[in-house]
This record gives sequence, C-alpha cells and structure tokens, in this order.
Amino acid sequence: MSENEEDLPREQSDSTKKKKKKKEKQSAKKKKKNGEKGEEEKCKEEEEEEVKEEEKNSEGVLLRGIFKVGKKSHDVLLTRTRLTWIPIIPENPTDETSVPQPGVLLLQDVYAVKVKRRRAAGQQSGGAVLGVALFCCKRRGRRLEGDTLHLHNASTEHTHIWYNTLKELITGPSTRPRYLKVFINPCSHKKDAVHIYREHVAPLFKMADVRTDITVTEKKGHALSVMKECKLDGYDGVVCVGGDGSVAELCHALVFRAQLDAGSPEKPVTAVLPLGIIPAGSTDVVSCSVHGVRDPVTAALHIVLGHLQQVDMCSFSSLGQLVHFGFSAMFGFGGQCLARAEKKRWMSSTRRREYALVKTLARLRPEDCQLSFLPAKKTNRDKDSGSVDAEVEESWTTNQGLYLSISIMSVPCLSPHTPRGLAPNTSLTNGSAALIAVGNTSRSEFIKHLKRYGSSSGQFSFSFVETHDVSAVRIRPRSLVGWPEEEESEEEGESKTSPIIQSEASAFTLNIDGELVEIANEVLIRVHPRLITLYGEEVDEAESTVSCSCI
Ligand SMILES: Nc1ncnc2c1ncn2[C@@H]1O[C@H](COP(=O)(O)OP(=O)(O)OP(=O)(O)O)[C@@H](O)[C@H]1O
Repeated sequence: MSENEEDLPREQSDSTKKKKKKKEKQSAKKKKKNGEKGEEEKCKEEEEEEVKEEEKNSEGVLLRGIFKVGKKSHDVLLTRTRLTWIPIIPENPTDETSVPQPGVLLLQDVYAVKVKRRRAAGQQSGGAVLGVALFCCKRRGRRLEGDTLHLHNASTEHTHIWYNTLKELITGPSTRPRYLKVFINPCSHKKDAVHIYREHVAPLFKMADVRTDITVTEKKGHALSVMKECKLDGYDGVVCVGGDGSVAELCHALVFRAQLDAGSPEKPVTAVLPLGIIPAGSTDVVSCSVHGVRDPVTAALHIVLGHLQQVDMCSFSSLGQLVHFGFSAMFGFGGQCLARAEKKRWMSSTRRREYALVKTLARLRPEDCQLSFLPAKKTNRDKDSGSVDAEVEESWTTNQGLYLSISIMSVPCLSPHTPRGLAPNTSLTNGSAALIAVGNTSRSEFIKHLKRYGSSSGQFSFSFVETHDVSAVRIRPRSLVGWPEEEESEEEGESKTSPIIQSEASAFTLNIDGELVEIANEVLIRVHPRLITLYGEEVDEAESTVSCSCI
C-alpha cells in the first residue's frame, strides 16, 4: 500500500521541481564562471552531490499509506522527522467549509514502536496483525507523560514495512541510551525507591529496549566504590534512584572517576557518562532543576529520549586537598539546619525539616568568618589559559564579618518549596555560581528574607543580603562554633541562657548538596563549567506542589 514519489501531493512535487530549477540555474551560473571543461565536470559532480544531500535531508516522504486512527481512515505520511495523519473525508458538494485537520507526531518524541496483534487472554506470541503502535511522550507543562498512537491496518506486509522503517528512524544514531548502570538507594526518604523504579521506570526502559545493570546500594559510599572500579565501556549512562544525597554521591563519583581515568589528580575532568536522576527523596533539588517537577515518569522519559543537559559543578577543597564535587554549599544557617535534622533521622522528613528550621531559627547565631570571592567575569576571561595568575589573585574581594548564612550554588536549586530556586540568578550552564551572603540581622528580618524564597521575588532586596556572580569562593571561619550537648534538649527555655561555646576544633561542617561534609580550617570552592551532563533540560521554574507553614 505504500506509494512512491509520483503519488505525492501536487504541492510537494511542485516544490521539488522548483528546487531542481533553482539548482540548474545555479549550475549554469557556475559553469559560466569556471569556463574550463575539466572544472565544468567537477562542478557538475559537486552539484549532483549537493542535490543528493539536499534531497536526503529534505522533508521527503519516506512512506505513505492508509491507516485507521481511532475509528476513521487516515492518509498517513512518514518523513525522517515526523508522522502526519490526515482524515480521509468523502467529497461533499454541498459542504465547502470542512477542511480536514492533520495530526502530527514528531519522531523525536517517540521512544518505542511495536507491532499490534490480536491475542487471546494468556497467549504469549503470534496472533493476527492489527497495525503499529507508537509510544511517545506528550508535554503537560513541565511534566512529560506517556502517550500512544495506534495506527490500524490488518495487512502484515504493510505493517512490517512501517514498523521496520519507524524502528530504524527512532533508533538511528542518537543520544538515546541502550545500556544503563542503575543505582537504587532503598533507604531514601520513604524507603520506596525500589518500588518507584519497578512501578514507573522499569516498564518504560523495557518498552524502549534499554538494558540495565542494577545495584541496590547497601550503605553510604557503596555507589562511589562501585563507580571507582566498574568497567564503564559498555554503558551509555548512569541512573540514580534516590534523593539529593545519592545524587551528590553519584555526581561526585562520575567526575572523580573521569579524573582517575585521565590520571589528573589536580584538575577536574568532565564526566564521560551522563547521569539520569529518578527522584525518590524528600526535596530532590537537582532533579527539579533539570526536570521542573519531582516526577519519576518525566525523569525516565527524559532518559529514554536522550535529552542531555550540560551542567556546571563546583569542586570543594581544603588545604589543597579535594574534598568533594557538588552543585551547592551552605555555611551557617543551612549547615546548622542540616546538622540538627540529621540528628533526628527517626522523624519523618517533613517533620525533621520543620523541626530543624524552627529550632535553628530559635537559636539563630551568626558565624564570624572571612569571605573571599572571585567575580565570574575575571575568571571566565582567564579560564582558557587554564591558570590562575597574579592578576586574578589580586581581583579577589575579601570581607570579614558576621554572617547568618553563606550559600554558593552553581545550579538554580529549584524545588517544590522554592519554585524559582534558591539561586534564581544562576543557570545550569552559565559557567559561574551565585554567592548569597546574608549578614547579621534580627531574627524577624532574617525570617522575612527566608519567607520570600517561597514567593515570586524580593528575597535579596535587604540591606543585609549581598549576591554576587562568582567563579570561586573561599570561606575561613575565624572562630569555629560548637553547640553544647544539652542544646538538643526539647526544652526551649534552656537555649536562652546557653552560652555560645567557642570550639577549639580545627574543622567545621558544610552542607554540600544536602550532605554534611567536614572541612578542615577553610574551604575553597571553584566553579567548573559544564563538568557533568544530566538527562533533562534547562527549566526556569519548578512546579510548586507544597508550601511550608512552619515560619
Ligand atoms: N542502603 C543504604 N543505607 C543507608 N544509607 C544509604 C544506603 N544507600 C545509600 N545511602 C546513603 O544515604 C544518603 C542519603 O540518601 P538520599 O539523599 O537518597 O536519601 P534522603 O536523605 O532520604 O533524601 P533527601 O536528601 O531528599 O532527604 C546518601 O549519602 C547515600 O549515600
């Protein structure tokens, strides 16, 4: 039933003719110019090549046939990039107004194609051919949802021609993965990462013929140790099913592994494999920043369709030693909150977060530290030379003082709690990070600042808040502050009289991507443009599904 080019609509044949005429004209002009016979032949050959290339790349119809879509017969056309179906409406001399509306499906949105067969209940194979089914994604806001287009035609031959052509078109050379290394953290958030994977992700991978090698992690650091040693050759990507802590471990592992493989202990090396994130945590900031929603189906569809997004990362080092790679760090309030929350692991994640927030606000105290930063422009200019010279060193800005909170973020850190992100002024690939330094102020002013993260804007319009676009930051706490053991007692009154203890310790904790990391003396944070590739896309705002009522 498929037809050849002669049967194409008149409009299309006309356009092809026009193109050929134009080519002939160009050819004549060139011939005149070149003059010599040998060159004429060469020119002709070149032009023929050009015409062939143009025809190959053009929206030429590869297949055309009749299928039933729904209950109506349709004229279906397939090109390299799209499938179009136009209802076949019998001519009606009295009705001049009805113009058939075509349906269009872009092949970039199709992740699987299957032959449909009539089968009895329990029948595993065989069965009469019914047509082809195309499994695709459709967008609903930032969400990607699975959808199916059924093309019905009982001819086995016809169906197989269409199936084979479609299959070839969707599995040709592309960024779509064929084999993935999957890590699942069974302890994330509500301990349902395995269920989320089995229920929402595995069926999509199976449908898209993506093979997987799964590791269910047994403890913290398990994914890192597997990634340090496993053979990466066969994999097209790595997938993390878990919360921000698991994501941080795998991002660090991917860059660290690239560094090991390149034998470059000093300089960060771009991760070889992309990372897919299936959100199964309580906040899922990184996942939200590349998907716009916390939704395992959206995440899985970005993976099977091979949507790749390069992302800037930071290296965190202390006294010349690399400590971690990550996307964000919080010192002061953000670090204190996490430290309190981690001590109450037995609470549900929402309660734990609210408890830590309220308690840390009640005991709000500034950190006395030296904060230095390198504005983004300067380092971008010098980054090609790969060295930090004296001129750059001189351009560091240094402030000493009391800070309630210091945050450095190389990604916007979107989440359902902060739809525009904790750092709305940075993007995934701008090669710099946002430095948000909140100086000492009253509790009520600080709460006002925090509350504005949840609304649309204004969180930085306070005299005590400064923001900078940076490529490096150094934090040196002057006095390292510790908390007395009894501070964690539930009696609020106690805290008012508790003195701030000046600790003699030479280490402090930083909240790096939701994980507490111990740092000796000082931390140097450097931004590395496009160090990792994640499955997803740039989004400017996350879907807001929750609101925090505790402050
Ligand atoms: N089997 C395991 N048991 C305990 N911890 C694990 C296990 N597997 C991985 N981990 C570690 O658990 C830490 C937290 O994981 P994850 O972030 O996925 O969960 P979460 O903390 O509940 O989520 P969120 O950060 O969104 O609140 C990570 O550092 C990870 O390395």
